[in-house]
Amino acid sequence: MADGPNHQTQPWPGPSSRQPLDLHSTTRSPGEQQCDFAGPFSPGKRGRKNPNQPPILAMASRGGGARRTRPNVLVTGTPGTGKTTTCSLLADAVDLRHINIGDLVREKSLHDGWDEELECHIINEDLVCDELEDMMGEGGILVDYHGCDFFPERWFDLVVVLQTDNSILHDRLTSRGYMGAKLTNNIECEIFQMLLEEARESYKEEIVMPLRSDNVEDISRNVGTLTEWINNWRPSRS
Ligand SMILES: Nc1ncnc2c1ncn2[C@@H]1O[C@H](COP(=O)(O)OP(=O)(O)O)[C@@H](O)[C@H]1O
Repeated sequence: MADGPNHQTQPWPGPSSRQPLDLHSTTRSPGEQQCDFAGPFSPGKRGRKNPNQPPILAMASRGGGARRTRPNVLVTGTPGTGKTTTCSLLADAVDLRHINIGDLVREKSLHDGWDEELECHIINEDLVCDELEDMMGEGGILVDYHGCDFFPERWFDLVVVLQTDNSILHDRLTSRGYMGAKLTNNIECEIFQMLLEEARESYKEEIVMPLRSDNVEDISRNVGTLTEWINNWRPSRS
């Protein structure tokens, strides 16, 4: 699912040739729509914490985890923080299936067309969720996306938020061809830790794991940490 260069495990894959994800969501208000930018989005809409939901239903909605024999892990973060690189290495290490949502949307046309103004695809979140539902129920999936609030909460056992120093991220995005508002928006997204906030609003805080991703050593350490976590994971008995 990931691009060629990021499939390598050794040595360090080097600069990525992949293109920007170029997706935004129809559920976000016009002021919030950004290309490759996870903005200050509204609280989630599907399967998320719902204060009006009776406790017993909330427990049942987490029951999907009990059916899984392998965990599902979401790796999120601002574009350029290293999600695809980390997921590619991790998927090889632990034999999870890596799903890059940007690639999936383009391959299966899970979008509502092209936004001329923002120069990006308009992701159809419902189509994405429908496409993934069955495989998420089976477990063993590593999801890679620069947003996290539209997935059902019950899907994930761990939500990793990669974070990168602003100046390092600036260089990575510039070398990817980002400029102008697209560059600024993504850097601001990182400065204000929007993905971490979105993750904490959308999932139980104890399953949200922020990890630094500034350099090669960070990637190696993160892959090691996540490999250990995944290998030690056991299905819930509840
Ligand atoms: N921790 C890191 N250290 C050094 N380079 C990195 C790191 N993480 C990512 N990169 C590089 O930054 C670029 C973007 O990485 P990528 O994995 O595509 O990010 P994302 O999937 O979050 O958009 C790639 O050229 C990759 O090699």
